[in-house]
Amino acid sequence: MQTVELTEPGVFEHRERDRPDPGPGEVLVRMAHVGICGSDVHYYEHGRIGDYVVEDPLILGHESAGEVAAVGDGVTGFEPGDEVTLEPGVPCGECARCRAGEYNLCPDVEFMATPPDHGAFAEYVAWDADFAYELPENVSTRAGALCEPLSVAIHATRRADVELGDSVLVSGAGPIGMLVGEAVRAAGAGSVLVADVVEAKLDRAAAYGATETVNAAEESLTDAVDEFTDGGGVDVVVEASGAAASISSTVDAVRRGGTVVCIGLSAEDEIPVETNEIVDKELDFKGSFRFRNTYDDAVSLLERGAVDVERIIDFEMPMSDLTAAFERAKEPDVVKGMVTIGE
Ligand SMILES: NC(=O)c1ccc[n+]([C@@H]2O[C@H](COP(=O)([O-])OP(=O)(O)OC[C@H]3O[C@@H](n4cnc5c(N)ncnc54)[C@H](O)[C@@H]3O)[C@@H](O)[C@H]2O)c1
Ligand SMILES: C[C@@H](O)[C@H](N)C(=O)O
Repeated sequence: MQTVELTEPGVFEHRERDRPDPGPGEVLVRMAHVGICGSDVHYYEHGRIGDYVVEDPLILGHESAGEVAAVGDGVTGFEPGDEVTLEPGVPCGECARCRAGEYNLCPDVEFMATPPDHGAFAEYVAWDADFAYELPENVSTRAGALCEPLSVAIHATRRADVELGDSVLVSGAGPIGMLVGEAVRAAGAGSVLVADVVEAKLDRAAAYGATETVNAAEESLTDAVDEFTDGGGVDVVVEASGAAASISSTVDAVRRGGTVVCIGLSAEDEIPVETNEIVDKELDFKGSFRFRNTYDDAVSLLERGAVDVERIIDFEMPMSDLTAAFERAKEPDVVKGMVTIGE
């Protein structure tokens, strides 16, 4: 089968590997669509993310969907021809965090496209059937692949305990921020203010249903939040940019007794946050890491049309042009690139 492997920063090699056989409990999936995530682009450009270093050729891609080609021993509920999306992290199932149900925090998780674990830019992937989810007829593999970033957004929305009518500031209008906007609205948020520093992203967010937008490079975020909430602060801030200035400003933007959820990962080692304000305003200040128990709900939201993921896609290109697709995905106004695998 054809794969595309990152061999050094900026270099993809097209290779031929043996098609895997599905092991016991696994499904073999013929890949159809794989989205390009910011972390894929980061590995492509730098060959590493923090301590995760690409030392051997690595297949990237973890936002995937395709068609079941074969099932391994003991697999029930799937048959060849079923369309599925794959949850990219398979936890150990035995550690304290897995036993507590917080399997997204498993330290021994096998996560696609995170060295040394391969991802999905390949014709076939054999994957644990417990982490495969059937797509209903009205959900395409193109949308199904985006259950992954939608899952990041659903998990953050749950961490934020969004309530009916809440005002929410989403800072960062990349794919994660865009889908957080969708997820908090599906959870009942009453109004969503979206901040970014790129005007084209804000235009996209406005077209996507943001109540208001603010360019944090040109206007004071505090003033915009004051205007948005008549001075009270938003009920919830979801930080989805990873920018130091944005992270620092979260505690000012939120109301007393409100909630801040940080998704964004920063390149900085240290970012100033007014901890006295967290105490004085009695804030819930939380992190949100990947996702757990989100895929069934992500598929259901898509099936019911309660969220729209396809609108974040800017372009679709074939795996045979993966280098060109990654170069395009690097452009600042691009939100999401989608790759087609096979014919
Ligand atoms: N916690 C998790 O599980 C998880 C999962 C996926 C991504 N992430 C992280 O979440 C963040 C968002 O992911 P993404 O793929 O959407 O990234 P992205 O880089 O595509 O989007 C970030 C957006 O933030 C904007 N931005 C930059 N500075 C800003 C500022 N000062 N104020 C407001 N917006 C600003 C950028 O213009 C961009 O549109 C990244 O840091 C990523 O590493 C975390
Ligand atoms: C969750 C996933 O989208 C993210 N890029 C990660 O590797 O953690």
